[in-house]
Amino acid sequence: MLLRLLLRPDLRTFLLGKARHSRNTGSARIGHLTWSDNEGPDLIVDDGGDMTLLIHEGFRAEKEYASTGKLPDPDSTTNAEFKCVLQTIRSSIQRDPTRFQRIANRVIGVSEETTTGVQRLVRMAQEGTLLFPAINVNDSVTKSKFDNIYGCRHSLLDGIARATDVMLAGKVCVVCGFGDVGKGCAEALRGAGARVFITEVDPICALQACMQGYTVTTLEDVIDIADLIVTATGNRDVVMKHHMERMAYARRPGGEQPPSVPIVCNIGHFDNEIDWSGLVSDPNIQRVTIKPQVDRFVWPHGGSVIVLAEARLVNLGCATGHPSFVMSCSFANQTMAQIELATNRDTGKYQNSVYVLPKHLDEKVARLHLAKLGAKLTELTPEQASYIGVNSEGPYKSAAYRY
Ligand SMILES: NC(=O)c1ccc[n+]([C@@H]2O[C@H](COP(=O)([O-])OP(=O)(O)OC[C@H]3O[C@@H](n4cnc5c(N)ncnc54)[C@H](O)[C@@H]3O)[C@@H](O)[C@H]2O)c1
Repeated sequence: MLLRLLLRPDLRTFLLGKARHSRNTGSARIGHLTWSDNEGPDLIVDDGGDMTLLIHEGFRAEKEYASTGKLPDPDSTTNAEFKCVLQTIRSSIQRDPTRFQRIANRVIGVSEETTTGVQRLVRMAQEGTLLFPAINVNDSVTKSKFDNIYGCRHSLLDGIARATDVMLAGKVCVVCGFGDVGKGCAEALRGAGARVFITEVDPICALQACMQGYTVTTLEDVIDIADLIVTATGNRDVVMKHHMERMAYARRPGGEQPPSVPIVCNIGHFDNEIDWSGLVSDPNIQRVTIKPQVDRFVWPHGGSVIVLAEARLVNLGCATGHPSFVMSCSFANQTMAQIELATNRDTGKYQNSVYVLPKHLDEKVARLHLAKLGAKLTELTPEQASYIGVNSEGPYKSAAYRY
């Protein structure tokens, strides 16, 4: 259905997938942002908010250029990705100083796939800088409680196995972040027989982890015995070079722990959860590429760590992402969001703000996927529906229900 929408001649839809291996997301994809007439899309299907960010930064930079003549300076940032974004915008302004403004004005709206992208959108809406309506697909129940949890529960182990084939049973595995993604990862690792530790900043998620039987502690407290660390926070600077050096030192030949090579990987959105740049820029640490997406960093003391997928998403870099069934739930939400935006382009229903899909559509996504699993739904009698105060056709829960 998404494909049918994408092929509608009266609508131009820009579709952004997760960047698997590219470290140059912005620049690698900007060429595809405009059509042959040099004009942009009507709709954006985004994942992580990269395209939305590029358009907003381009819009802002063009306005600044018009009033001050100042071009964006890629050297003003140390962030490799943002450098690319600024370079792309700089070149674009030199060729065509109103291109991003025309693109922004044309866009009807964006539907955003993931937690990190939604955080960016919400920030822009709060600051009043969001240039078009946005539908937060991530927070449909049939997205975040399925793709983030069950998708990662499946594809984390797939990525680790394809990259290393390491035996996880008995190993000390640390999951940083016990949100939806972390919950799926922790369950998968426990299912494989690992001893699972959790780090969290949020007391509710930390308590949930305790009640699930995990040990909740700090990275500092567990690092010396860790065999594997998975970051699932969507935050920056979670596993730093000094952490990895301690892991490597503890597991060095002749050290206090059994000698082995600990593994570090990220299943959040950006590579800055792990201090990849700190590792690759340190002349005292030798990088040995075992195979693409699998690098071993060796310290002078002989200890080492393996970092997967260059600190990018391990399930995409080292495997093929989630299975199609769970992605079908996510993309059904994306499709409905795109239809909502397209059919309301002139109704004024959506302002420059961030929306979630209504619950009946969320329930529809689930309903559409039940048959594939051979499930049979029980139907409410009118008396039962009235007794619990819902419509027998749904929605069955209030907006506040947490599933
Ligand atoms: N790889 C994939 O296939 C995939 C799929 C879905 C989401 N994601 C990404 O995974 C990340 C997490 O998504 P989510 O839906 O679980 O988000 P979430 O907000 O539900 O969970 C993140 C958790 O990390 C915790 N946290 C934040 N900073 C921390 C820190 N310094 N140390 C320990 N814990 C910390 C938060 O309290 C929160 O509970 C996001 O970047 C999201 O975009 C990846």
